[in-house]
Amino acid sequence: MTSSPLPRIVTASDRKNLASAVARELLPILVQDAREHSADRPFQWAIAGGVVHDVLADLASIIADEDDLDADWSHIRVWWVDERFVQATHSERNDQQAVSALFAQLPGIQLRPMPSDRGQGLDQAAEDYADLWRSDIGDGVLDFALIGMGPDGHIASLFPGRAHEADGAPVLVVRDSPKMPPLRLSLPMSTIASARDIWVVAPGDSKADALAEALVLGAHEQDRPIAGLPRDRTTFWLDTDSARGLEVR
Ligand SMILES: O=C(O)[C@H](O)[C@@H](O)[C@H](O)[C@H](O)COP(=O)(O)O
Repeated sequence: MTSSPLPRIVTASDRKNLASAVARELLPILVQDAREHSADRPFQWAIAGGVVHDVLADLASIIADEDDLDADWSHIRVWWVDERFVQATHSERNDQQAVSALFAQLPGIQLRPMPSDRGQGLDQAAEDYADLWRSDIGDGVLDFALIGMGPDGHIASLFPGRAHEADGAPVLVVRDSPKMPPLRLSLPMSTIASARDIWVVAPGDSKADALAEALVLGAHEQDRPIAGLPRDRTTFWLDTDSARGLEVR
């Protein structure tokens, strides 16, 4: 089986240089979007965990070195594509890591973290985030998704052979994630895939096979969830190791 032309692919030598290349390209985009949007019509940005935190930390250091960016961060709203359902103070929480890496230094930025475990149960947590989503985005789409990919090709908490949709609901409940911890919330594939612009940051040799299967051999989304993203709106940020199965250098 072959598949359609490759999406935009950018490579760097290694994970560190990759994260900094992503941050350097992203900052002017965020600043521009902060200027063009308003607090009532914010730029809707969704993030994952993992290597995305490296990008956020690099953004933080570039921003700290700038004299005056003239950006009103309250015009940007941040969603999470997935989250680990553990207590708020747990070191595995994606939101806390992202706040420490960057968001604590962007005054006014609108954060929409997924609920933590406060004893309310996973189903209730999903309902609560779904309500927030309906009131803040409704039928709209994300402007931008900045995500990673696991070695099995998963994105967010959408794993091979598992559900990628929530029967039309805005939030998917994941109870037995193959990646720890087992309880998670995730945006569905249709929501992530409909973002106006999607960047996947996926360095490392362990990811090369899934990328080649999805992008070159035409694997199905059920086997390699990354294959569910639209090629014309997705940029793949890879390093030399993860890009080894693709015809790019
Ligand atoms: O587990 C999470 O919190 C994620 O959001 C998940 O989807 C992550 O993005 C990938 O597993 C890639 O993780 P790395 O970037 O650490 O390889």
